[in-house]
Amino acid sequence: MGISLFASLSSKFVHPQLRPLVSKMSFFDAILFHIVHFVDKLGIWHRLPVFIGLTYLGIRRHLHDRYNLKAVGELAGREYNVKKYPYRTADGTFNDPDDQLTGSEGTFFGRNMSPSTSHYGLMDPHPSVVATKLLARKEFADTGKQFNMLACSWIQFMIHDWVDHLEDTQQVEIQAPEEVANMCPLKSFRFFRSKKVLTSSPNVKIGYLNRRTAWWDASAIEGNDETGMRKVRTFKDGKLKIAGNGLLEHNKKGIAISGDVRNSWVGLSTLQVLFIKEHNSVCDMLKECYPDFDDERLYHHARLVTSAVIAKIHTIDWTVELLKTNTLLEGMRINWYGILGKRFKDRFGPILGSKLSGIVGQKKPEDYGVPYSLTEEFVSVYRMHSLLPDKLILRDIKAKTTEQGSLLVAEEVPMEEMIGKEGEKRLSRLGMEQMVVSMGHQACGALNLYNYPNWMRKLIPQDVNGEDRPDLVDMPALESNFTSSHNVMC
Ligand code: HEM
Repeated sequence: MGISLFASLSSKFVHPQLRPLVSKMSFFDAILFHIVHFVDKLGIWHRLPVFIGLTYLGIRRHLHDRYNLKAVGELAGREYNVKKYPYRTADGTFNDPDDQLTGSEGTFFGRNMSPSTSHYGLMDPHPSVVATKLLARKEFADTGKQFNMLACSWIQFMIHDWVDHLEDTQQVEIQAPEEVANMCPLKSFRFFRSKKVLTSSPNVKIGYLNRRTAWWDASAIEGNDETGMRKVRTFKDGKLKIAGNGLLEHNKKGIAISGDVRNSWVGLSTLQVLFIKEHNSVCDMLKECYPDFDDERLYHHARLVTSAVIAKIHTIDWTVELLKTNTLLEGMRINWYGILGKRFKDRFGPILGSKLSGIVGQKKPEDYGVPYSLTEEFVSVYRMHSLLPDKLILRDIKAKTTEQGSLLVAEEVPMEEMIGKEGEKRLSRLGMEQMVVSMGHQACGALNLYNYPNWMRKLIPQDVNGEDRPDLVDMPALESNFTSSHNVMC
């Protein structure tokens, strides 16, 4: 009686697409699910007292680990002698002791939910209508003092480390319907959809492949495979290439040389330079302490250190600023250091499992029976192009600061002039210092509706080598199509 009453109340409370998942939960987990769902409907978790907020996040994590990790395809790799691979390989293989292919270049994106079974068709609503009526920027909304352009560039720097869907070789076309055609900068556009690959998984028949390594391995500066890695290394003292002017080197076509240069702009290039310099200074430090280390050993150790620094910045600095609540601050620190905190971890190491001593440094991955991958839902959420402004405000770094502690504006440059090869040329005129200072002064865009940059509605996309493609794309329409064609539940 009690259970059937619970089931009937639940069916009214829970969205139809979530019901099959809830029906598979144990009774106890179903109760936990309803508690978090109730809090979600009230939209208050971030305002709860820290301890209660952390309990809420802990329950979510528990449910997520049990029900929201879905393997796509099989890896068919093998166990191996971990002692032979004490470093990060070029293509992300040999990182998971149970299977050398996990998370490597060219493996499947996983999923957090089964593909959506929504009855709406791919073009319903039409992507150009969504782009025009819901996404396109009406008036630039910024994030005030919370998040600046360095933070915006940072997340693109991370995306270039983690994910890029392998594309099909055939283009598809989207044509704007009449109702919005005269409000679309491109009436129609052609683009390469992600390549569909049959999987062996019973519940996710079609999957997509990641052409970047899914690991946090600094591949945005180090490359995603052997060819990429060879392109960026100097093969001397473990170091990566950097130009005489302290910026990225360029090939004969003017395309930057770095781990991943696709769809780049000066903000991203600046961070690549910063972390190449970090890698190289770790090499110097190591060489001083271990003069017998050769180029190979210096390179591998520096890559490990640099990857760890990047992961730490993202976990306990960037993410905390993005969500800016005390609960998140504590939550992310627990992720890194564990419930027992930094002092305990610094003193004893990660000896008591991930919850007490933090995720980092554990001997075996805790993957809850699902090999590590990044997921389709993760990519959809991180398509944060609304962070990008319409123009970059360059500061005069030679001038004195104003009374408000700010620097005078030297120039406002439209973002279109800051991307691709043109952006690279401009960066070489500006230099690193002016870019970093300017980005630190400027708020980035807010992640709101009606805030997708209009200059991205006629964008020149690039191929994997950073070469401009001939066909312009309407990015918000493309993204709306991406989410529905990948059956991501919204
Ligand atoms: C000037 C800066 C940027 C340019 C020119 C740019 C351009 C692009 C283009 C052309 C795509 C491919 C679209 C597709 O075929 O699906 C893309 C994908 C993506 N971008 Fe950006 N982007 C920029 C900044 C950012 C920023 C700041 C973020 C923030 C997180 C971001 C996140 C992503 C993600 C997650 C994808 C999907 C990758 C995938 O398919 O796996 N981008 N971007």
